[in-house]
Amino acid sequence: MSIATTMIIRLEIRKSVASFADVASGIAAAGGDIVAIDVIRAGKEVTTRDITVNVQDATNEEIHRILSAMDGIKVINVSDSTFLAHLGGKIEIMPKMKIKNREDLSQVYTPGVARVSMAIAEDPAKAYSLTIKRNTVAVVTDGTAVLGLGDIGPEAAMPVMEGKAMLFKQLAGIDAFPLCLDTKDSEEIIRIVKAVSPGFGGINLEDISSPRCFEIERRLAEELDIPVFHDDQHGTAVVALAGLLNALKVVGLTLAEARIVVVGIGAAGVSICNLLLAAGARCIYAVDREGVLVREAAYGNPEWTKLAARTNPDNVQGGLAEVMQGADVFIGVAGGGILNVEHLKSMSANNIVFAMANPNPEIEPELAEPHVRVLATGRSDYPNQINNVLCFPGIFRGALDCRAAVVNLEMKLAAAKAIASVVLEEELNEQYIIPSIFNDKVVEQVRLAVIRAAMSTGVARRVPPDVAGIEPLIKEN
Ligand SMILES: NC(=O)c1ccc[n+]([C@@H]2O[C@H](COP(=O)([O-])OP(=O)(O)OC[C@H]3O[C@@H](n4cnc5c(N)ncnc54)[C@H](O)[C@@H]3O)[C@@H](O)[C@H]2O)c1
Ligand SMILES: O=C(O)C[C@H](O)C(=O)O
Ligand SMILES: [Mg+2]
Repeated sequence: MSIATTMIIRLEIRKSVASFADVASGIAAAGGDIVAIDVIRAGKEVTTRDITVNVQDATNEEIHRILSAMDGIKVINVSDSTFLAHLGGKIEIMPKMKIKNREDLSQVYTPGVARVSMAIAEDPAKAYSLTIKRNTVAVVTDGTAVLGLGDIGPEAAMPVMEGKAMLFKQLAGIDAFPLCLDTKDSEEIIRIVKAVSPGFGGINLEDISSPRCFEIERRLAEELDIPVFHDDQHGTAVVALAGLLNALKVVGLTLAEARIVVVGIGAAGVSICNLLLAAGARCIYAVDREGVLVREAAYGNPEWTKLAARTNPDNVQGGLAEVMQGADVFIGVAGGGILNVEHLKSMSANNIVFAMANPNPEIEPELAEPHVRVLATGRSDYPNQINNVLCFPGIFRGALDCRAAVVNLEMKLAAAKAIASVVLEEELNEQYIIPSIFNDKVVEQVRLAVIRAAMSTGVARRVPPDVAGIEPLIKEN
């Protein structure tokens, strides 16, 4: 499965030997689509141009090869716009005021700052009003399960975590900071996160492999008094449930009736199964590498043992092929390419397929489309993007605003219903089961639903002024 990108190719064209038409046909032959041409230098003999080319596959080397082999053409440089967008990183820290004179200096720095520090020393809760704590989230990873790329290490995880921080800020106004840890030791991760927690209002765990992620999150949630939320578990589960509630309406089934296959019982898969069960699903088949979870087996992973007792009601034995027979819903959070057309053909006629692995879905959307009624992926370049970015900004906005101590089940269910309800009944169709991340109702409605659920379950420590006395905006699904 390819990832499209835009290349900028700087060329010298010797006019007596080659023409731009030669260049254009060479690029087209190699699968490139020219979208812009800029003349950098127009000499009598030689012109230098920047040619912006869209390619469907970022690993395309054919264009470079064809152009380099042409007489009269010299390739000066090829840059990839995705890499250019990452030069020097994607985020920065900006002060809220400029220090213009001594008076400013003595307020924000010594000696004035000392008074503020002493006020917090006397009452640590003042950190919420006098520091960045109330609006700052740590995005913590050890780089062990980055997207579906696996254990690629903390440095390589940085671009993903910077991307999450950008989304936190742009979508929810939250200042998020990546903490990529050079340790895989669960106890050490717990210790480090606890030690840095005073400066943060919440902890977003990201891309930490399973089963370690379950214990790390459980311990941190127990031992800290700020919300700790493993995005790959719960953000993914919330958005998958939101998409499924709407997709089921399109095909005319209820959650309780649907036969649901979840593949990849890691961080995302475990949480998806648990949330779907909490929302009323009755027939889930949880499949990992060794096949479907079954009641009689003993599993080293306690999450699997708990799930095995609550899933696979007719105790089907086998693997993906067996459980896909007659299934209504497939949810993939395993890895690219594990699903084939035969699997899809064996599903029920009104089937729903969420191929959510990133960056490569469980099946190429073009292959799946003819055999699927409702199709969604985790990517932004296809319709129905089921991605946890629809959840984490709004759920943290809500949790921070009501100073929730935790993110509990009720808050997650409320967030899922809020996301689903952004798509109005009259808009709902196979191609539109989930709102776009650019729909500005998403964060606001998730925030409100989460605050109300936190208040009604007693975990909110503050009532935001705009919420007091307002009726819930979202309808019950
Ligand atoms: N769309 C989204 O919002 C979203 C969110 C989270 C994760 N994901 C994607 O889901 C995938 C899993 O993420 P995770 O954080 O849960 O990782 P993880 O490492 O915790 O879990 C992956 C699980 O999939 C299983 N698996 C791998 N190949 C398999 C196969 N061929 N058959 C059955 N099971 C298989 C592994 O054994 C493991 O249990 C990744 O590709 C990730 O990008 C997508
Ligand atoms: O990062 C994403 O796009 C979603 C998710 O967190 C993932 O790990 O794939
Ligand atoms: Mg992730």
